Amino acid sequence: MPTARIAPLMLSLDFTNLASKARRKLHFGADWLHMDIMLVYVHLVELIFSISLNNFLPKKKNLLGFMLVYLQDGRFVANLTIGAPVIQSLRKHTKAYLDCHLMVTNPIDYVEPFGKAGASGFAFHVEVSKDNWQELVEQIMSKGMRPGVALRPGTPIEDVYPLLDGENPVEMVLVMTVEPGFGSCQKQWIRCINTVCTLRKKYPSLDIEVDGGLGPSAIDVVASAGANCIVAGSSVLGASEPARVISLLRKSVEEADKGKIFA
Ligand SMILES: O=C(CO)[C@H](O)[C@H](O)COP(=O)(O)O
Repeated sequence: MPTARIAPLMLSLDFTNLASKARRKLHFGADWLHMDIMLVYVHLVELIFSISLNNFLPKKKNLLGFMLVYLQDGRFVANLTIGAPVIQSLRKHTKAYLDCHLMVTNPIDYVEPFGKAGASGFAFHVEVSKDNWQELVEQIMSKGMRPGVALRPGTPIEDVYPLLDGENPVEMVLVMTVEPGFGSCQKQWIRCINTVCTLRKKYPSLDIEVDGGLGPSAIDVVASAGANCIVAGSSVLGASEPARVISLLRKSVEEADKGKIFA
């Protein structure tokens, strides 16, 4: 099995101090930093208000600068998002692997900005890329990023096979145990574990990442099924000893690999 990669979630961290939070996660033993990219809608009224406010302020005294507040309409997700500018500024502070998961309907639009910003991995959703995944993978690779494909809990595993068996295969499959944008709702847990297990048997050297509800109590099942990349949200963010949790997650993946139990 490929190397264990523990990837704490960066979404819920304090955005005003992301670089130092990232450094802390790496200090605690994180291998990757998992960046969730979600589509948001700007409320038009908010946009107009912000522009007007900016115009009203006298030019020389405009020390407040321009602050645009993004709101979401709940049509896609109900959480905060990270965009290319955040990746770019984080990249200035760290050489760490920035593991980007694009929960958007048009991932191709994000390839160039994310490549320029310094993203390391670019995982797009198979559900929205059935018609153009080949072009997408080529573009991701041409921008120096590692292509990955993500699937929602209910998506049939067969949907990702073409992306793994083709000429330019993706290098990682991200199995979501929760619906993108939401947490702690593992209605299809068993199905997801079976997906990981089937993938590991078929692709022994593939990076298989699992995202959603992973902490000390759930890791053994996922690791035994064959996952080697672990996204850890609340289990690390809420831990009093994050380093201990990260080390425990890694140990479970490494032990499972020694036992090679893909149950
Ligand atoms: O945003 C997400 C899914 O879209 C998170 O990656 C997911 O909820 C993980 O969090 P946790 O480990 O706390 O379940």
